[in-house]
Amino acid sequence: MLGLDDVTVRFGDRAALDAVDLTVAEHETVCVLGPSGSGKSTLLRVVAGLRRADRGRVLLGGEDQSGVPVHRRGVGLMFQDHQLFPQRDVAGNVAFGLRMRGTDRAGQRRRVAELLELVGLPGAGGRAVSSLSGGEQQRVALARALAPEPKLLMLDEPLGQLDRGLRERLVVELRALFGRLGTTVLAVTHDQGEAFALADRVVIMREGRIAQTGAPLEVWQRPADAFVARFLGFDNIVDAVVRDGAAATVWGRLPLPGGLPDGRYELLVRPAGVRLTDPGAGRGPRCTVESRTFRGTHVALRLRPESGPALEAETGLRDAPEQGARVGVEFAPDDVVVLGRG
Ligand SMILES: Nc1ncnc2c1ncn2[C@@H]1O[C@H](COP(=O)(O)OP(=O)(O)OP(=O)(O)O)[C@@H](O)[C@H]1O
Repeated sequence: MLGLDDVTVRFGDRAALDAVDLTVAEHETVCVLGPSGSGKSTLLRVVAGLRRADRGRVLLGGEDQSGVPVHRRGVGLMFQDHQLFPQRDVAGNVAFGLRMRGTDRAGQRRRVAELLELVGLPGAGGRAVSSLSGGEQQRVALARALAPEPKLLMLDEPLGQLDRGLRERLVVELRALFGRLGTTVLAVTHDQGEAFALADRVVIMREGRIAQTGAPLEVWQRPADAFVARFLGFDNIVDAVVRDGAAATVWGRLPLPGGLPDGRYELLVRPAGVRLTDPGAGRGPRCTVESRTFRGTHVALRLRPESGPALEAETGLRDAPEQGARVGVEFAPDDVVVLGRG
């Protein structure tokens, strides 16, 4: 459906996109994630035709889009600055793309009602855009982008301003809707949870390049490098010297999944793999509980080991030790991930 082939976009001497190759298959939902300034919006703009590539090609349905203007690309856009038409009411905004396509009035009315229901604004068709909250405007913009059933829908922070409950509900509904409509979606979001819930595949960007792409679970379980791991919120990253299947680190010896040749590596220990024991009992370092944070389904602990940097651990709600408590730790081999050669 969509292909980017060696696409570079420069601003001055800085590349906002640096030789990016990416394909999005028909019916696939791909979410692009990355820190601020990593090139996510530029990627969308170049696909939409709002920005010219300095090098490389954008292909839609196999066709080179150089010189094809925005409105001829057959893509639906919903951008952060979701400019609604202020002089039209909500229904007028949502119906915009349908009018352009020549859908009759009854068809427009039906579709508008359906979409407003979907985005949680049933019956709001007659309201003035200026009377809506920021979040409501965003939902209208989403309905407007969906209305003409574009072959590729591009979303830039689609749920950015909405409160959490609504976002979580919409993510589930959107995923179902995209599946039903067979829409191909390229979305940019800051919100990891949203990306992982919505996407068939996530793309993680770093300084104009793709740092990793893969199914959400795959990326979550196997971050490609320390950058991706830290971006996903993992902090237990440590240098290791591996010899005969055992890894020597500042936290003592870490067990390994097995089969790793001798050498220097960077390892990640997922917090779930840092198991608490009685002080002195675990094979890992003895630690003091520096802080504990309630996270709904578990408690996140920050441990201060006798040597080395802080360690993050997770425990069940009932087993969480008090701040200041002394604990021992054990590392679970299944939660040790090799990030690369150190
Ligand atoms: N019109 C512009 N002129 C100059 N530099 C630009 C322009 N647009 C983007 N940039 C630069 O290109 C880089 C990538 O920007 P881009 O907006 O694509 O990042 P982003 O990942 O979408 O960031 P954010 O998450 O903050 O929206 C940044 O360094 C940005 O400052």
